[in-house]
Amino acid sequence: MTAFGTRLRAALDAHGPLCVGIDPHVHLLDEWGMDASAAGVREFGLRVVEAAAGRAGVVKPQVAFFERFGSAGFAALEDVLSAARDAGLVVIADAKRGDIGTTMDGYAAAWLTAGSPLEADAVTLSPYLGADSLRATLTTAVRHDKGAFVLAATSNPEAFALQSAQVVDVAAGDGQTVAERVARDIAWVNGSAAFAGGLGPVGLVVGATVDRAAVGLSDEALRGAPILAPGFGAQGASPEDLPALFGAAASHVVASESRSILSVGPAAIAARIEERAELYREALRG
Ligand SMILES: O=C(O)c1cc(=O)[nH]c(=O)n1[C@@H]1O[C@H](COP(=O)(O)O)[C@@H](O)[C@H]1O
Repeated sequence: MTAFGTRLRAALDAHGPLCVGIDPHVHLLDEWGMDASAAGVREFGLRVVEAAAGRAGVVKPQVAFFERFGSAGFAALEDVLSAARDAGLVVIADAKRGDIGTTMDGYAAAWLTAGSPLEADAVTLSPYLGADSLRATLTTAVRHDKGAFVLAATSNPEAFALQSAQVVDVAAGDGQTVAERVARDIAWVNGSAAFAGGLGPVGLVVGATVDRAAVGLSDEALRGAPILAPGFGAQGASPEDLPALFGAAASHVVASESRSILSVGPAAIAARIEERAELYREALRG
């Protein structure tokens, strides 16, 4: 398999930044005429995959909406993940896992290992047990040509106080924000010579609603890392904002939208994906 960063770059080059979020909220299942059940989320997910294939490069199933139906929900998610991968989409499982290092091995085996029932191309990870607790998972990702997106500055407003807080690093003798520290702590992975000049396998989550300067995430802090940017669409940011929001990093942003696409319903979703995908491509062309 080719490295995750190479696969992601190819998907972004072919289709532009749009990532279609697969978030089967109960109200959406209802609007789509589907049951609030494992069968419903399976059908919903497969319809979104079908609409996204060939129109967007990346999809992001939100694990929570499948998990709520227990083992049957996970079986539905397995089908959606494998259909998306078979359709050639880059699949980011939005599971936001984070634990002590030894427990993380289980999550790496689940999400980032070929042949696992829940195999994805990448998974979202939380660094709040210390970015070093993710070290072995990130190493596994690289070894398996998989990727990860680590939460740095999330799109929800209530995250700001924590993620913009100053960390006092006695050894380094300077202050930096929590978000900046997360970016610095994962930079070793993408800094490897194997990824020089391309996109590394480990990205950061930086919301499109975030004031990057206030959380200390300069263009330099984002260099080489793919950026997963939720916050477009329903949370307020627009495709045309992309270049201004992300500056030099804009070309490696994966711009995620869920409700703003899914809310149009099954008959109109393919056209909606095409329309949103084109807006992002236009924004990058300038
Ligand atoms: O990791 C994520 O995808 C994520 C990070 C973040 O900072 N904010 C955020 O909204 N998300 C996810 O992105 C999706 C946003 O959905 P919409 O607001 O409907 O586009 C949800 O699945 C969230 O869990």
